[in-house]
Amino acid sequence: MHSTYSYPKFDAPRAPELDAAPGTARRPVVVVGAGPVGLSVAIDLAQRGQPVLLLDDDDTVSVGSRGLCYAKRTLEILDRLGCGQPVVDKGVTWNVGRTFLDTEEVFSFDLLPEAGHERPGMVNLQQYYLEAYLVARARELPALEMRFRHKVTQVEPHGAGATLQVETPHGTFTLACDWLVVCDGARSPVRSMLGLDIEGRVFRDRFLIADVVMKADFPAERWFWFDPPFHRGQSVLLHREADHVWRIDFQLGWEADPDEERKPERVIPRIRAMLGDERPFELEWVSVYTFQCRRMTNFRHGRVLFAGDAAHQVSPFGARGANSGIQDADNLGWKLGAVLSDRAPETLLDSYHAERAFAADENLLNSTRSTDFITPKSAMSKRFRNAVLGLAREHAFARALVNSGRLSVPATLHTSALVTPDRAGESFEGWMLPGAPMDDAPVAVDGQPTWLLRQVAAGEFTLLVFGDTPVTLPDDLPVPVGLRRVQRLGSATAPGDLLDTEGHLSRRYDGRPGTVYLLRPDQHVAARWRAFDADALRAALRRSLALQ
Ligand SMILES: O=C(O)CCc1cccc(O)c1
Repeated sequence: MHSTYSYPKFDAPRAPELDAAPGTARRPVVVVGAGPVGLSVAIDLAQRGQPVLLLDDDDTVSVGSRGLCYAKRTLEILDRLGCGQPVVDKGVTWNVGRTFLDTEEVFSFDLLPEAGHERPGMVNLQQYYLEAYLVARARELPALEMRFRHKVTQVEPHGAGATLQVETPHGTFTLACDWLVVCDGARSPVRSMLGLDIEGRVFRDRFLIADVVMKADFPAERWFWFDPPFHRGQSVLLHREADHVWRIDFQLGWEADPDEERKPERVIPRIRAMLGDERPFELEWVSVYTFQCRRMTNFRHGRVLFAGDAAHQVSPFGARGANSGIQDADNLGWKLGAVLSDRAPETLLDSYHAERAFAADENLLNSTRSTDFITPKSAMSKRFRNAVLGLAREHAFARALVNSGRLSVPATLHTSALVTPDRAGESFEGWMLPGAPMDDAPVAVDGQPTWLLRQVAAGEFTLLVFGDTPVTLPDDLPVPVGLRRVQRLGSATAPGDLLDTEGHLSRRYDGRPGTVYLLRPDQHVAARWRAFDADALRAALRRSLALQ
C-alpha cells in the first residue's frame, strides 16, 4: 500500500533501573501509553514541573491514521500544551457538515457560526502526526522522561501507589510509583491486569475505513450519506485529511466478513463506485472495525487513574473518542499537579472521576443515539429512522432529527461539587455559567492582538476582573492566582490588561463593570460574582481544590 508518511523509530536504550539495586526504583508519576491522551497528561504534568515517566510498549507513533477529527476545545488544550499550532498548520480546518439521503442534501450544520475565535470548529489530522508533535513537545520538557519498548506486564496497586513489572528489550525490572495514570487504549492491558470491568453495549455492525490518496477538489467539509446510490442500503462518511489523504468510512453490516472486506479487491470497487472510474487514487490504510459504547464504573482506583479509551469508549461518529480523552488529560493534569505539590488533598482526584464520568456519559448518550440512527436496532427503529429521512427532504422539523453523529463539544460541568453556583439574585446572560469551558475572544495586550485563552494558559487559577473595580488578592489564598483585568475599547489600560477590542469578551461573559470570574487551570469557570469579595474568592478556591 502507498504511504504518505514516514514513521519515526524511537530509540529504546538500556533502562537505568536494570542496573539499580533491587527495590530502589521509584517514581512519583508513571503514565502508561504514549498515545495522544498519555502524552497530553505527561506534558501537562511536566509543564507544571512534576517529574513524569511515560512508558509505551511500541517504538513509533500510531500506525494508520486512526483518530482523525480534533475539535475546537481540544485544539485549545493542545495550545496550552504547546503543540496546537503544528496541528492546525498541518491539518485540514473545517466547520461545515452535510448529510445526504441518496443524492439529496437533507441537513447541514456549521460548527462555528460566529466570528471571534482563534480556533476553528474542527481540524482533521492523521493521528500519527498528532502523536509526533506531542512527542516533539514532550522532548522539550526536562521533567518528562519517555521510554519506548517498555511494556508493563504486571501491576500491583497498593495504598501508596503501585508496583509495576516492566519488560524491555534489555531485560525486565520492577518499578514503584506513587501515582499510575493508565492511558493504554480501549483494550487496556493494565485494566485487564487489575481485573476491572468496563460496561456498556457492543454494536452489531461493521465499518470499513479506507484512507485513500487522491487529488480531489471536494471542499473541506464532512459529508455523510444515508443510502447513497454507490453503496445502497448503508451509510458512508467522507473526510479530508492532510497530504491529500481522504478518509472514507463504509457501513458494511454485521454479516460482513472482516477478513474479506479488508482485501484490496473488495475495497477498490467500493471506492470506484463512489468516486467514478476516472479519478485515480491509491489505498493508504484499510481497516474493518466494530465498536462499543461503554465506560468503567470508576476512573479512579486509589492511586491508579484511568483516562481516554482505557476508561470509556464511544463510536467514531461524532469524533468524541480522542477529543474526550484529551479533555480527560486537561482535567487530570492540574488536579494531580495540585495533589503532588501538596496544595490539595488526594480527594480532589475523586472529582476527576466525577467530572469526566459526567462528560463520558454525555458522550455515550450522544454516541448511542447516533449509532442507533445509523444502525437501527429493531424493525420499529428502522421504520422511524426511514420516516425521519423521508420527511427531512421536505420538513425542517425532521431535518433536526437526522442524526449522523453530533460532533464533539466539551461538557459544561455545572453539576460538579468543585464549582460554586451563582449567588442568589445575581444573573448573567450567555453560556459562561460555573462549570462551563471558557469561550475564547480576541483581545489586545500591550498593543498586541492576541486571544483570551492564550492569556489564561499558564496552568494556574486566574481571576478575570471587568473594568476598574479595585481588587486586592488576599495573602492567604491556598494556591497562587493570576489577576487579569478586562477593559472595554476606549478605556485606559495598564500593562497586561486585556483590551476587549471587538466587544466579544464582555458580551460572551456578560462582563459588566465590576464582574469577576474565577477560572480554573483547565479553563473552566469555577465561580463568578457581580462584585469582588475576598471571602467568596477564598471559599470558591477551597471548593475548587476539594479543601472543604
Ligand atoms: O465525522 C465523524 O462523525 C467522525 C469521523 C471519524 C473519526 C474517527 C474515525 C473515523 O473513521 C471517522
